[in-house]
Amino acid sequence: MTSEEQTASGPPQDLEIKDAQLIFNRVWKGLENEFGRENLQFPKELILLGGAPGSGKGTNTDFIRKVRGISAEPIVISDLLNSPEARKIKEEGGMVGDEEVLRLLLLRLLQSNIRDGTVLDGFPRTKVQVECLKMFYDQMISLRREFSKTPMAHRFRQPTFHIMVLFVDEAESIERQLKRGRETLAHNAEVKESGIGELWEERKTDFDPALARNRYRVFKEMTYDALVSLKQIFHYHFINAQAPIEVVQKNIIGELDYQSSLELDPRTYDSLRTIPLAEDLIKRARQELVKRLDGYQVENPEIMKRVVDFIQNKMMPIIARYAVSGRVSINTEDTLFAKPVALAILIDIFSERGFRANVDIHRQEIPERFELETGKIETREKRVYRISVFFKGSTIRRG
Ligand SMILES: Nc1ncnc2c1ncn2[C@@H]1O[C@H](COP(=O)(O)OP(=O)(O)O)[C@@H](O)[C@H]1O
Repeated sequence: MTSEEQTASGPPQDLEIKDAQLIFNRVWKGLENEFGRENLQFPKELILLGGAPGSGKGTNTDFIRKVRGISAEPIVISDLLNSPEARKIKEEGGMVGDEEVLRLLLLRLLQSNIRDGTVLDGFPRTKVQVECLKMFYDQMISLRREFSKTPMAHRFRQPTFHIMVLFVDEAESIERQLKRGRETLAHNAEVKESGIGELWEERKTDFDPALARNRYRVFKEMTYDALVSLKQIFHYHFINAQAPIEVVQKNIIGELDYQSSLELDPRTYDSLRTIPLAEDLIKRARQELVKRLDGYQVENPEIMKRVVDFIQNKMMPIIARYAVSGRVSINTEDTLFAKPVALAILIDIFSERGFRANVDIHRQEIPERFELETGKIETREKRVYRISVFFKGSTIRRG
């Protein structure tokens, strides 16, 4: 059974994801053991070219490399599977499944002449491969983070993955496969006659309309949705490839140009990346907040209860009354807040409930006694806590 048939027979999706995890982890561990983690240097940019058979992946590969300034040779997955290793697997009666494809691909990607980037033709083709691709990207990010403060940082640049899907419909796909078959026959006849040039591979599916249709359907059923699912994660380009070559190439340039207008130059990115992302900070702040509140409950349950009561009874009625404005200030002299932890609890509780609170402490000297002999005035300090609470006010308008 090939990996394609495995997926077509339809194991439930979460099983496929689990499968992918096992497969990926085995392959990745294998690479770590063989080469050492610090040597797992992969290409910075990968353009993963997908599309129905005959959609023009082979035809446009060189054009895409030129547009993107990629000098490295493209990687055609089906060629990898004809490597001596893959042949051996087939000869031994084994199958070239997702695991073998992934292993061969990652080994190839480790070659030092493609560090800047390359085009990949024909990966991912199954849901399992799609999941493996995501894990591969995550691993590249982890390596980058892990080595960022070491002398090896330059080895692990920010990876950029582009998914480019060339789209043609069934009729066009079949017609082009058969056209390729005719071109291949003509080319090979010429090579044989002249003895000059290399023979092209003659694929059975390129000569038989029924087989060509079947190839298209396998693509549509197994690969297409898997590719589309990557839309949210990587740079994604959907190219209408059902047009003359010049038009298709114009579509490709348009897509890549648009994308680069959204991408930072790598040098700019590198100079900014030490500044944390707001979303990461928010997540961390929320975790800290939860930890603190749980801590108060355990260590200061009495004070916690008194603060909750204070908010509930003294503050909430006022806040509710002024809710439209989104801002309320309340003064209190309650001695509960003489303890700094009570103020911290108050602020954290409001944050947890979606408000933002801050407290100003005003100290006033209140005269208590006047010494006649010295003329000195004795005072006592009065503390007024001014609690301001902010929240999203009403956006409902009348009229
Ligand atoms: N835009 C196009 N218009 C017409 N024919 C095309 C176009 N793109 C590719 N072809 C032809 O279709 C056939 C298959 O293209 P190929 O690049 O080998 O497809 P793929 O690699 O996606 O299977 C080839 O004969 C190629 O010349």
